[in-house]
Amino acid sequence: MADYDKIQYTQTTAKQNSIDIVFKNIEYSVREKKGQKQILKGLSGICKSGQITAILGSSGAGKTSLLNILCQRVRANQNVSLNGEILANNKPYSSEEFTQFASYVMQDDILLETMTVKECMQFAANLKIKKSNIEKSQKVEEVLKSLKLERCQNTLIGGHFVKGISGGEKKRTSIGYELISDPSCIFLDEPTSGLDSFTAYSIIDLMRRYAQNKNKTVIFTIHQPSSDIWNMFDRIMLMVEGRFIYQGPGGSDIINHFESIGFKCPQFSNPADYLMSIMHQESETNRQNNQVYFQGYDNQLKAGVQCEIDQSYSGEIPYKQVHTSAFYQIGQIALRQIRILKRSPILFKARFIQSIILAVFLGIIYWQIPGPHDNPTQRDVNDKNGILFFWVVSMFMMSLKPCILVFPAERAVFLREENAKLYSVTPYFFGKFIVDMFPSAIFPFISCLIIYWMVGLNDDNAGKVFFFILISCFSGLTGLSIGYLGGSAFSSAQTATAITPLLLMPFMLFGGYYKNASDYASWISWFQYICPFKYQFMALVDNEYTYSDGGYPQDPIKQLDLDLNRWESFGCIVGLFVFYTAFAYIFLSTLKKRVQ
Ligand SMILES: Nc1ncnc2c1ncn2[C@@H]1O[C@H](COP(=O)(O)OP(=O)(O)OP(=O)(O)O)[C@@H](O)[C@H]1O
Repeated sequence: MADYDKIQYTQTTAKQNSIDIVFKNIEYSVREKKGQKQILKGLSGICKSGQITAILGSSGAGKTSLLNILCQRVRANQNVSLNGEILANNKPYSSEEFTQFASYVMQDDILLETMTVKECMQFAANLKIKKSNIEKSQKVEEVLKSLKLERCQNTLIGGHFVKGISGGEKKRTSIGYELISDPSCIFLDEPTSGLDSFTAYSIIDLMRRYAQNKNKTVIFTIHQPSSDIWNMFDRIMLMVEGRFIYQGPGGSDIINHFESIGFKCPQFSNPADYLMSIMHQESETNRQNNQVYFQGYDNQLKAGVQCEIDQSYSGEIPYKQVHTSAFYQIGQIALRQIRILKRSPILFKARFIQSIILAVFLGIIYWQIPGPHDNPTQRDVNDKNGILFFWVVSMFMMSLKPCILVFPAERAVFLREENAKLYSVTPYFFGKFIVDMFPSAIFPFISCLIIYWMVGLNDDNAGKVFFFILISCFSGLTGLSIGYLGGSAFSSAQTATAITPLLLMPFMLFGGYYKNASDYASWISWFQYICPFKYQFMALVDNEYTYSDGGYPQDPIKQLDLDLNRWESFGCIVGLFVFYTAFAYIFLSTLKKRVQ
């Protein structure tokens, strides 16, 4: 079953599994500052099973908008107005139902850069196919073979931080990821963008064979197809300014239609190039001709399209419901996250080296600060306060930073996979968060072992050392929670990356080191209670300055105006960690809605 050419289907079986996508009078507009902007203006059409339908048009004509609407990715709200009917085999479908018979390949290849091609496919197979492990692996092999990805199956996807496969291979991996579940319908947004002509041809050829030999419905938008690709289209939809100017078969039909309204394609020209040249809206002449195109469509083609819509297939939709358990999903996500951690230089190797360098560096700077038995001066106390505060901030930042760098890219993958119903938010959050907790706690632990005796911190008993490590680990964990929170609170990944580190400033100001806790103005003093540094610092100060045989003559705890003992502070630290983690979860749950 590796090559789609070899698959023979009887007409009856083919009909039973087929899906015709029909849309009627689609009106789509968005509210802008200057008023309502109408993007799609009463579109009706049909995409038939066993065919590939290409949607072409001038830039900004509304091709992607139409595709998104057909994929149930657009919702009407106060800023978006969407009217019309979208039907699969003459039945309306929800976004949940869409994922049970169709797949969507986005224009950008949203894949995890630290996974190999095969691992990506295997992950999709594990969560999308309800079969034995052997059958899932066979399906993966089959898709790899059909997409000619065998040679690079064990290569990392790659990206900003890791070298990986080529653009064409990435695109084929994205397609394979969706083909794994053998969807009855596949939608692709500009699958050939940025690819060389041969790769572009091979992708459309693959889609053509998938449609014809398996009786699937393939719909995609495309820019500037070569003549070889153009000749493969079964059905073409041409759009200008949110309206169709052509809908029907390719080949001579489309040439004849345009010739009949006065636009003859020159001999030996690629029809796609010619049509693009008369459609693009940069030229005044083209804009003046729009009315001719629209009338030509309304007078000559609209009735025929309506007839096709009326005759569309209305059999049962071949739904594929794959509901894996939440525990299985957590397991799969956790396993994937472990791989990501191991392979990502930013998340593991760099952090390990950073933890050691930071601890050694601070250890040298604050080398052996005199303790209570060495007649410490006020300067020594100040130095010790400084390192304790700097320490909690560093542990927090060491955890927050990689999260901010990596999470924006990962959240795009999350949005895509959650949209495709591979898993739901809760398993994703817990599967990933639990694994991420390990480095956030382990690296502070390693740093503590180095710095503790270099600085000469309180080693009155083992409990003191243990407590210092505990607080350092929680500082790292809180950094992780706030990294997740920032990554999911903002609808734009760029904003999340830019704004989250800015939280550091108020946290530092209210951390109890730069200003006494009781000196804040009453209108803002509440902020200190949600500031993790305050409790972490307080816990370390109490831990450091209390000795079994007395303590510092200066009584630094009183000087710093800190009023909780170390275990009370620890309770608040745990409370704040849970608080920020819960918020991160809530924001992640609503991210999809907000991004849309
Ligand atoms: N959510 C939105 N808010 C405001 N304008 C939008 C929104 N979605 C789409 N548009 C506008 O609608 C028009 C159609 O956009 P769309 O992305 O569908 O076009 P397209 O045909 O796919 O263009 P291209 O080929 O350049 O990708 C564009 O002018 C775009 O700016």
